[in-house]
Amino acid sequence: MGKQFDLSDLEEIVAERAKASPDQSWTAKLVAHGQAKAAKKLGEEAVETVIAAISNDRDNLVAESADLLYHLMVVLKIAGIPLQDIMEELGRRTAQSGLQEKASRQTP
Ligand SMILES: N=c1c2ncn([C@@H]3O[C@H](COP(=O)(O)OP(=O)(O)OP(=O)(O)O)[C@@H](O)[C@H]3O)c2ncn1[C@@H]1O[C@H](COP(=O)(O)O)[C@@H](O)[C@H]1O
Repeated sequence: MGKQFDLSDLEEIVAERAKASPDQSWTAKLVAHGQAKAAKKLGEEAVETVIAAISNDRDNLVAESADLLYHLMVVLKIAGIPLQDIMEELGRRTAQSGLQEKASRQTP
């Protein structure tokens, strides 16, 4: 069986397509418009994902989550942040629970 598609594959595709002509690639078009436009699109996809989640619409939640992750990869590409940096940050966070982390930020 072939390797399952994962986020690092998507990162590679985004990096490759960012170099294409904006007439032929949505990725290149977003990159050409700049971070404000790409981040706005990410925000729209986030809202659509929230709506799908609270509507109990599984198929739409899968589709909107895919749109969200794709647009996040474009925003990270424009910012020059490798996916590896996000994975390292998530890895560091496995050392404690989210509730412990939240408690450590509470003011006395
Ligand atoms: N995963 C995606 C992906 N998900 C969503 N989108 C595009 O994101 C765009 C915005 O989604 P919307 O639902 O907001 O669509 P819209 O209403 O037409 O957007 P607006 O014109 O109103 O801004 C659509 O054109 C989608 O096709 C994606 N575009 C590209 N990819 C990946 O990137 C690869 C390269 O794509 P190109 O860069 O277009 O060659 C593709 O083969 C995919 O692997």
